[in-house]
Amino acid sequence: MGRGIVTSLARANIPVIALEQDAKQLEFGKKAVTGLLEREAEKLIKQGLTPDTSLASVRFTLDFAELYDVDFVIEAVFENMELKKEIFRKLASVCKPDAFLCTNTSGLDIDEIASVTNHPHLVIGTHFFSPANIMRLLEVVRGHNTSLITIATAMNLGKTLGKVAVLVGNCPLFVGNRLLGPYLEQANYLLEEGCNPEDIDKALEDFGFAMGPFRMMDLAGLDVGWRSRMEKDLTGNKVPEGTPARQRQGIRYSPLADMLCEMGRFGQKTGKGWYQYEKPGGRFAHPDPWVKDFLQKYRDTHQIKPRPSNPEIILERCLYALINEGFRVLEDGIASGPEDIDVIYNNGYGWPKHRGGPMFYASTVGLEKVFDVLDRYHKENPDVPSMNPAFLLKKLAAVGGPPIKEWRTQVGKIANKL
Ligand SMILES: CCCCCCCCCCCCCC(=O)CC(=O)SCCNC(=O)CCNC(=O)[C@H](O)C(C)(C)COP(=O)(O)OP(=O)(O)OC[C@H]1O[C@@H](n2cnc3c(N)ncnc32)[C@H](O)[C@@H]1OP(=O)(O)O
Ligand SMILES: NC(=O)C1=CN([C@@H]2O[C@H](COP(=O)(O)OP(=O)(O)OC[C@H]3O[C@@H](n4cnc5c(N)ncnc54)[C@H](O)[C@@H]3O)[C@@H](O)[C@H]2O)C=CC1
Repeated sequence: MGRGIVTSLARANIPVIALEQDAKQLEFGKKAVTGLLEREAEKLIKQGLTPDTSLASVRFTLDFAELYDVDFVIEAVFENMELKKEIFRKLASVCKPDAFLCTNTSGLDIDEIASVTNHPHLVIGTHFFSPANIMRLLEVVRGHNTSLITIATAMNLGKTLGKVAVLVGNCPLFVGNRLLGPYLEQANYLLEEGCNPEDIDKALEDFGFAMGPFRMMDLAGLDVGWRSRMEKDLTGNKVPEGTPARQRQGIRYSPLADMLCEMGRFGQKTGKGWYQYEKPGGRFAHPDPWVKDFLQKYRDTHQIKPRPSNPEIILERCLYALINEGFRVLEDGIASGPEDIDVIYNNGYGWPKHRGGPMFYASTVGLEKVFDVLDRYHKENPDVPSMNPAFLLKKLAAVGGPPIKEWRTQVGKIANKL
């Protein structure tokens, strides 16, 4: 993410100091940023334009002391709370007292990160999307103490970078990734029940997604989700001994993605993930016979009887899971309205724009249908609480599924934490 963020800043002619943890990573990052900027320059030249960005606006360093005078920091280290806190402690001591301190976490608590600084009003989440130099979304996450000036500055940064900034509240995984959780959960259960990654990706790509869930996670890096699950003690050495492989605290859980990570399969970056790639860093996903075999062995080990599936079932399970969480986000007042969720999905996750975003799409399917499918699935699978229809969905379905523009009044009555 760091390289994409640096490239976006350089493209907007904002001077950047890019900091890494060691010389090897710094060189690696420098090469990547140089490559991306050169590529962009070539594209502009082909269009008859003169590129005005240059690598000269980027300084590469290993030394935190060089950050003493910056106005704005965007931290993008590994998804690990202790590490983020260590970095923010350092930033708070090195940077000038009025520097804005932003974190690109995928879903860690902004308030906890801010708590280690003595100016939490200047701390905010700036959540970019992978590839960060390409995807237009910037989720701006306000913490409990974040000041209005800090929010306005982060929103303005989004605009300066040519991105679409959406303000959201601070909850685990924020908005985009919070909806992604149940979507990926269903995609993983479908694998357990007999599908291959390419079956599920094809169904969602035929629906219009730029990438199905497995190609997307291979692009983002499977290790990001793995670290995020470790932070929640869903995997790793904090899982209590004797916990069944496919359960966490009585709730169904799929350890498949964790198992791939334990084998070093992180996706595109390692050349292997849910697919295989021509080389580490390769982009062309090829179905991997190893994955097919791995999944079959897993089903045999856990004596999972394959369930029949087809594109319609795949779409309903994955999309309605995502939409249901969207209604929960609205109940919690974490997004200011269903349109914001749609903007997030259209600009951050390659959602098919012609379908108008997940919440608008739900209104076109009919909320009664979405409710019925979820309700039936949840009654058959009570160990999957994410599929329990949200209160707000139930309420709107019960009044005949009004058009999306009328939901806000219902939402407004519930909560708005922004
Ligand atoms: C139960 C609890 C569970 C807890 C955990 C649950 C959740 C965990 C969350 C984990 C994930 C966290 C990640 C995160 O925080 C949020 C994310 O970022 S998710 C990823 C979001 N991104 C997407 O969904 C991308 C979808 N794909 C697309 O939009 C397009 O396919 C893409 C733009 C990538 C490519 O476009 P396409 O038209 O297909 O191809 P082009 O060849 O035209 O390329 C356009 C442009 O993009 C560049 N590009 C293409 N592929 C890549 C790549 N692999 N890496 C980098 N860049 C790529 C390409 O070079 C082009 O750039 P130009 O400069 O325009 O030439
Ligand atoms: N991969 C994705 O799609 C997205 C990731 N994020 C978030 O961005 C952050 C980074 O994720 P990725 O870029 O995927 O991870 P990554 O593993 O590719 O990069 C992390 C970088 O942090 C550097 N680093 C680690 N410790 C450091 C330290 N002490 N000082 C300086 N640099 C240090 C590493 O050398 C590495 O280059 C995480 O918080 C992740 O959740 C957010 C949006 C999307």
